[in-house]
Amino acid sequence: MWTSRVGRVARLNACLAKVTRRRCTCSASAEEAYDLHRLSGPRLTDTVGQLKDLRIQEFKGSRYVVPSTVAFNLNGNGRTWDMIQSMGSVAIVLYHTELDAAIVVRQFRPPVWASQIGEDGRKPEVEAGFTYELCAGLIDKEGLSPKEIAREEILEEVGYDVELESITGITSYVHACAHLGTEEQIFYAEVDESMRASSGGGLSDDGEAIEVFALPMGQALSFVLESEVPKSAALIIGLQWLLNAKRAGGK
Ligand SMILES: Nc1ncnc2c1ncn2[C@@H]1O[C@H](COP(=O)(O)OP(=O)(O)O[C@H]2O[C@H](CO)[C@@H](O)[C@H](O)[C@H]2O)[C@@H](O)[C@H]1O
Repeated sequence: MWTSRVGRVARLNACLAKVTRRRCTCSASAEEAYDLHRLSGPRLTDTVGQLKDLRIQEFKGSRYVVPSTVAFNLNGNGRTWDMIQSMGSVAIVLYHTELDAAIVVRQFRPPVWASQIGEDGRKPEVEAGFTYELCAGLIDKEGLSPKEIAREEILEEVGYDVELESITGITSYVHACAHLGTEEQIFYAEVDESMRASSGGGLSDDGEAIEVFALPMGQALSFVLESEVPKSAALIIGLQWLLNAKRAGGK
C-alpha cells in the first residue's frame, strides 16, 4: 500500500543510519516505499538467510571476465590501459499493461557487496549487495541473436513468454567504458498475465535467485531518482525512456 512521502523519507533516513562505506542497505525498504508489488521469485530475506561465507578470494581465471592490459601509442607516447574483457549483454524494459507498471528484478550481486568492504576490511551487511535491475542477460548463447537472448531472459527471469516480433530495440550503451567497454543493447516488450509461462526467478542450476516486482508507473520517476536505492544504469536509462514514451503517448 502506498504510504505518505513523510513515511518514505523516515524509512530512507532509517536506511541511511545503516550506511556501510558509501551506500545504504535499503533494497528491502524501497519495496514498501515505492509500492513495489512482488510478483514472484524468492524473497530477499530467504536469500539472505541462505547466503553464507562471503569473502573475496584470489582470482583463478574465468569464462566471464579476463583482466587484461591494452597497450597503445598516443601522439608518440607509449601508454597502457587496464581493463576487463567480457561479453556484451541485453537488458529489457518490460511494461505490464494490466498493472500499468514496469517490471524490475532484484538479486544479490556479489561485486556490489564486495565493493562496499571497508578499507579496514569490515564487511557490509549481506543486504547491501541486493540491486534493482532490468531483466537482463549476457550474450553468451551460440547461434542466438541479441533479441532472441532477450526473449529467453524474459522467460527465465520473469516468466513471461513474449513473441519475438513484439520485442523492439530502444538503444544501446557502453558498460563502464573505463573498465569494461562492452555494449549493452536495450529492448522493449509489453507483458500481461495471459503470457505467464512460469514464475521466473532465473535458472536455479546457475544459482540464480531473482525476485520480480511490478513498479507502478506513478512511482517510477521517484524510484529512479532516489540515489539511496541501489540500481543498475540500464534500469535508469530504460525507465526514463519508458516514462518519456508514455508521456509522449507513443507506447
Ligand atoms: N562474472 C561472473 N562470475 C561468475 N558467474 C557469472 C558471472 N556473470 C554471469 N555469471 C553466471 O552466468 C549466469 C547468467 O548470467 P546472465 O546472462 O543472466 O547475466 P546477468 O543477469 O548476471 O547480468 C546481466 O545484467 C547485468 C545488469 O544489467 C549486466 O551488467 C550484465 O552485463 C548482464 O549480462 C549467472 O547467473 C551466473 O551464474
